[in-house]
Amino acid sequence: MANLVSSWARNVDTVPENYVMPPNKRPSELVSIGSNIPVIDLAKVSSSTINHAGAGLVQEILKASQEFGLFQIINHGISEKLMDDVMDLFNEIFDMSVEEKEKFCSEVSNKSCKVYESGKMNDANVEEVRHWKDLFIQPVFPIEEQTQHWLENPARYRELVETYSSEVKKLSMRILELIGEGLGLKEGYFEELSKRQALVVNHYPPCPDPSLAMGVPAHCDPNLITFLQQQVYGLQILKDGHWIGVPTLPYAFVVNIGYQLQIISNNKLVSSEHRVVTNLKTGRTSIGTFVSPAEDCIVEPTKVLVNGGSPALFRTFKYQEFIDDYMGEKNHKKTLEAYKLQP
Ligand SMILES: O=C(O)CCC(=O)C(=O)O
Ligand SMILES: [Fe+2]
Repeated sequence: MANLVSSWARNVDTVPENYVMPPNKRPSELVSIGSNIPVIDLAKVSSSTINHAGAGLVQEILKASQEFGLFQIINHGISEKLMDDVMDLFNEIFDMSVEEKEKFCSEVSNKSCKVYESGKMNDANVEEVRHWKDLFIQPVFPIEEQTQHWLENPARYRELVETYSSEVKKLSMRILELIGEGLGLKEGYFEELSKRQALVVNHYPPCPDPSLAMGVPAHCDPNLITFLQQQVYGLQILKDGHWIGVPTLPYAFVVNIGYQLQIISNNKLVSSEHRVVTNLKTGRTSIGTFVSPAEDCIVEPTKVLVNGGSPALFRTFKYQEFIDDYMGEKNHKKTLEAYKLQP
């Protein structure tokens, strides 16, 4: 049985020792909310005119992906009701009583989805210091291979998750298409590189001392691109050596450039280094959609951006190899470094 933080957090008034981060990893500095984090308004382009998107929009996305590795998108076409319903669904799951949650976890453990206690992704990656969060992970694409493993309860679960995941998939393809256009890649370039999608729901219960614990320590996402739905503050990114808070814009998606996009773009785009702090009074649930290549997909800097004056900066590899290295290495930057070619 997972020792879920949400099952005991409300019964403690101090942070248990194994959740106290070492001083250099605590969120000690004063962090202000970034007013300069790019917000991309997708109303500027309709899906039917995607190939004729205003050059301005493509440039905006490209600039945000180069300078921040993170941006927010608004007017993206996914309904507010659907976003609310999915958020309510997962909050309901994390709000269950300890007994109900225990039952839920044992049911889930027979399926391809998983509930994890904080900082314990798999046996190879047990952190000495735990993170102040619970995780629910469920692969969603290819959908026909996955739905049989999905939860049957609550009754609305399957329909909601399927609709939400399909909508976010369409949205991710729109954004990847715009990024591809900005990089000078042919239409549909990212199709083969985005065959997998997983739903990762993070729940951060209120924490008695947010200055000591971390929801998620600093990291870059290992996948291609991530779409994140959030309602409550907690996400921060490292920009020019300083942490800045990502504002919570109602019904926006936060888009994170993952390591695979950094590699494919031959360092033209950067992956954002981000972390999540906890809140004293308010719990936070974030719903992440992680888009990735299939396990056996070959990844390398795109030939379009590699030439005599601009040599490949990373070696060619199979995605599974990268993920295995990332999961086994606590310092994620070292994972990326190991794939760099010597100049
Ligand atoms: O909860 C969040 O806002 C972000 C979580 C995150 O960075 C991750 O799951 O990789
Ligand atoms: Fe992340």
